[in-house]
Amino acid sequence: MSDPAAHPPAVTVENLTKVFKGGLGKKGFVAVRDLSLEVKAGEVYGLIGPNGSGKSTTMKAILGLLAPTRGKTTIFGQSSTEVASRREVGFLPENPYFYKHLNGMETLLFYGRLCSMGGKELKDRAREMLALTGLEDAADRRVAGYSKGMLQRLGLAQALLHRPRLIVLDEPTAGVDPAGSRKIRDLVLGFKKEGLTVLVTSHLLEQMQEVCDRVGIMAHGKMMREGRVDELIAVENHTELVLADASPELLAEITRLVEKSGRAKLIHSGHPRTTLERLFLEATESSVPEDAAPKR
Ligand SMILES: Nc1ncnc2c1ncn2[C@@H]1O[C@H](COP(=O)(O)OP(=O)(O)OP(=O)(O)O)[C@@H](O)[C@H]1O
Repeated sequence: MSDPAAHPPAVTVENLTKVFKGGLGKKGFVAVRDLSLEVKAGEVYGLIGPNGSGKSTTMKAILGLLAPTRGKTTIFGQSSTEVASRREVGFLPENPYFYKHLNGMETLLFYGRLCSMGGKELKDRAREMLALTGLEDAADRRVAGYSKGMLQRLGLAQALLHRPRLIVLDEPTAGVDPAGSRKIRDLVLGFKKEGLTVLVTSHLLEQMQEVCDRVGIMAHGKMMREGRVDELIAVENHTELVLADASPELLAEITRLVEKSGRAKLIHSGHPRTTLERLFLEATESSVPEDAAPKR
């Protein structure tokens, strides 16, 4: 039998409760209430929920940035209270802050030194991360001129610099346009292929559906639902049949067979819809600025 201690989960949260103290004479506020969850090594886990539901508080407890009132959290089997547990983690906060006067490369070198990296190894790794996040051409540009999407990608490059096994992303696509969000989504899918574990929060549910293996849905500090995305969203008693070039006669025949079965019901028939996101991307990706049109 394999030893579970040899392959601990990437993250465990056991009966976590966080009460923020109220002012003098005021009652405390329970931000997270008896929450438990587990993120297996190699999976992408999404924490979703309305504003104020306790997602960031949970993440901060996992990262050891906040002391639980009750319960405990671990990273790869080590308590989050141990400094060593943080060596395994890369973190992208919701609004990463960078020194505006540094360029992209200098920013990564700065953060690398904070993680005790240095020399050629750090330079090579920084270059590799800039290439991975599509910022190679912007490496010498001051961060002050970066777009929101570029800043988030620089944040991702910084989070990955020290080769962590777990990446924690708080709203990685907040304020980023659909094309930029898609780049970030593709990067997250790439991390998964590389065997990294990802814990992510986002309000963009469609994107979460595309990248997450499992999600936990929080409300008022509690876990309301949790499970594999494909299982949570499957409508158990429905079957989808998508046909190309079906003639009206064939459709009539199928409808007749369904009616004849006496049990099955046809719920919907018509053209499948694309998503607004896909439509937006198709419409904008092919457009070129007017001043870039070839001169006649
Ligand atoms: N330091 C604090 N002191 C007092 N209350 C706090 C503190 N930090 C968070 N809270 C409260 O705890 C609750 C949960 O906050 P949290 O930031 O974890 O929610 P969230 O789900 O991440 O929300 P959002 O989606 O807006 O980021 C909120 O009601 C918030 O006001």
